[in-house]
Amino acid sequence: MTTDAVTSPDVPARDAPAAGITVSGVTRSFGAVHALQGVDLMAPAGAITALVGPNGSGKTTLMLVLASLLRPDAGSVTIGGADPVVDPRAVRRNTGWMPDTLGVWESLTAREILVTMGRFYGMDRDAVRSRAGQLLEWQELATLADQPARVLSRGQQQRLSLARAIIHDPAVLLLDEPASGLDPGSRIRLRDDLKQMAAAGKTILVSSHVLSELDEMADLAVFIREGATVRVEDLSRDGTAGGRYLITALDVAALRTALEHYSIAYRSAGRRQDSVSVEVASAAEAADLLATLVGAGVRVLSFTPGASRLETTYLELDRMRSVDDGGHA
Ligand SMILES: Nc1ncnc2c1ncn2[C@@H]1O[C@H](COP(=O)(O)OP(=O)(O)OP(=O)(O)O)[C@@H](O)[C@H]1O
Repeated sequence: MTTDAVTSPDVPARDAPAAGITVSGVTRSFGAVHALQGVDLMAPAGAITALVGPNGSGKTTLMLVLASLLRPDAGSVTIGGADPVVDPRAVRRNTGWMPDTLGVWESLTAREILVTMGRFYGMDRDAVRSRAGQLLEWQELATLADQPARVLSRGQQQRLSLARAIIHDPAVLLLDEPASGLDPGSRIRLRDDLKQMAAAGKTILVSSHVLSELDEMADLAVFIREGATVRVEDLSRDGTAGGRYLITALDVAALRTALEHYSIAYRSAGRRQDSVSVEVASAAEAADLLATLVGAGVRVLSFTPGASRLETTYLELDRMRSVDDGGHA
């Protein structure tokens, strides 16, 4: 994809918005269900921010508030400088929203969906047709452009949904589980596309349960639980990278002997006969252990974190929750 495909000059001019998303103390209840209970978030422009949390933690509710489709009960939100409650039109002009399903649009053709959406945003007929054509090419949907969207596969619908979200070249993108239904090749492409859009200055907030995937693209992660922010992690900084590492050696017996010699606890690595896993407290400790093993003559083939950084944090938060729940029991 070229950057032109995502930042087209064929869209109406707009005032340059103050960049990014800020959310402060937002609450939203549905009757007795308190979906958001004081969530805070800052997603800067030019970066991908991951929104991470267990099922029912409030991710979609927050996205709907940001997209100006749901009114918060309290708290403040700005998107590209505009408040979705006070000025929903400005927010919609600056924001692309990709829900987790294409929804009621499925009886229109792929091209009609893009053109209709562009017209909603005030793009003129020629500009929107040309932009729709570019985006359909970009998403490899050109041959299906005049088919009803319902005949598209789930993955193709997801690709169309992304094209629809950016038809008006928004500064902010809200993506709810964008990779769901995509094949591995399309997932890699989506990741590269989002990185390219962030590099072009877009603000991207993406929710997903596939943490390894988020880990590869996100600059920042916001963890929410029970409708509140519980951790913000800057993934672009070197982390402590503690946790479990998988060590693979040419001679695993020699590896085990060396670990025992240095009194380092290890576990066998599931079905892998050539590997063991160890727990370390930091990246420095991991590096020292690798040097020690190599120095002791162990022929190490690989030495890799057993879980992505997001997975490690997620599991840590989960453990803390279990302890809290136990404490309150
Ligand atoms: N329209 C609604 N009416 C009643 N309850 C709702 C409504 N929308 C969401 N909820 C509730 O609010 C809570 C948060 O839901 P939400 O969909 O935001 O979670 P989520 O983090 O996106 O979950 P998932 O990861 O499963 O998609 C849940 O308990 C859900 O049942």
